[in-house]
Parts: sequence; structure tokens; C-alpha cells
Amino acid sequence: MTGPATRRRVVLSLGSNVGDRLAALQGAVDALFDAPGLEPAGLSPVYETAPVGGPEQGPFLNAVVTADTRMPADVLLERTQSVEEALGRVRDVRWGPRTLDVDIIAVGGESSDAPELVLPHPRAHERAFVLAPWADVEPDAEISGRGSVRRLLAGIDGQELHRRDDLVLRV
Ligand SMILES: Nc1ncnc2c1ncn2[C@@H]1O[C@H](COP(=O)(O)OP(=O)(O)OP(=O)(O)O)[C@@H](O)[C@H]1O
Ligand SMILES: Nc1nc2c(c(=O)[nH]1)N=C(CO)CN2
Repeated sequence: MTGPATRRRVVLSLGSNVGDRLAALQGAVDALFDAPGLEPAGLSPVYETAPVGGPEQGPFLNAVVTADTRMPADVLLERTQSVEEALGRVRDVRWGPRTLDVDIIAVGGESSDAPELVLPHPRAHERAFVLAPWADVEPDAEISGRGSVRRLLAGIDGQELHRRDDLVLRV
């Protein structure tokens, strides 16, 4: 996939439910922006969230970070996966517990159905743990093909989450 030279806004979802969860999210933010190529744009509050799908497991901490980049989507995926590895991500059970998960939610308005990178993220519209922090950072955001983030969030029930204003992430 060759990359566009245009600068676009990307939306990343961070999650952790193993070990020092806040340190994992902070480590991900540090690692994402330590290397060149990603300009931070927004960082959401931290949410404590009940696991959605997957096996019985502990609660997650989730946050959304937005950034501007000219990086092609496949290069961005390499970056996010190297950050997961750097934070010791053991990829064992899908949707299972993990030290850190960095999902690419959107790359501008780009769409992709490549198996290794589906854009927009195919489950973002049904996940309060993505939509709530995203709406905090970008109240008027839309998921291409799905509509308003805030309206999608309003339509979700049964997914428990609460904002942890005692926990702070810094860029
Ligand atoms: N938008 C995306 N963001 C991140 N990974 C993606 C995306 N689309 C497809 N993938 C692929 O998904 C594979 C599995 O990722 P992972 O095990 O983290 O899934 P997950 O985050 O547990 O589940 P989910 O995809 O439902 O969030 C990765 O190897 C990656 O290539
Ligand atoms: N609350 C919550 N649930 C999840 C999460 C997550 O980050 N938070 N990530 C998953 C796989 O990406 C599956 N389920």
C-alpha cells in the first residue's frame, strides 16, 4: 500500500487490563510520540471499562489519542504494533487480557478492507470504551459510513464504564 503525502487526523484507542494499566497507557503515549512522524492532537480522559466480548477478565483502562500524520496507514500499523510489543504485549487469546492494545480506529476518512488493517475499525461503532473517550476529544466526530460518534454512543447500553478523573495521561 503506497502512502498518501497528505496530512490527516488519526484516532487511536488504547486499552490495558493486565498489570499497571495506567503505566501501560502512559508508556504507549510516550512511545507513540517519542519517534517522529506523529503530531499529538488530543488525549482523552481515562475510563475504567467492563470487558466487552472475550473471556471472563478484569476491567480495562481505556483512552483515545488523536494525532496528525502523513504516515501511510500500513506504516502507522507497524508503529502501533511495535509500541504494543515494546510494552510487552503477549498476543495469546483474542479479545483476552492484555498489557496493552493499540487499535487504529480511523485514519482520516480512509477505508480499507485489508485483513491486516480494516478501516474504520469494524467494531468501533459498537464500543462505548472507544466512543466515549473519542467524543470527549472530538465532540463532533463522525465514523465514515456510521455517523456521529456521540449519537452512536447514546445508542449503546449495557456497556459499563466510568471516567477516572483521578488518573491522568500526559503527552
Ligand atoms: N483497525 C485496526 N487496528 C489494529 N489492528 C487491526 C485493525 N484492523 C485489523 N487489525 C489486525 O487485527 C489483528 C489482531 O489484533 P488484536 O489481537 O489486537 O485484535 P483485538 O484488538 O484483540 O480485537 P479487536 O480487533 O476486536 O479490537 C492485528 O494483527 C491487526 O493486523
Ligand atoms: N472494555 C474493553 N473491552 C475490550 C477491549 C477494551 O480495550 N476494553 N478490547 C478488546 C479487544 O480489542 C475487547 N474488549
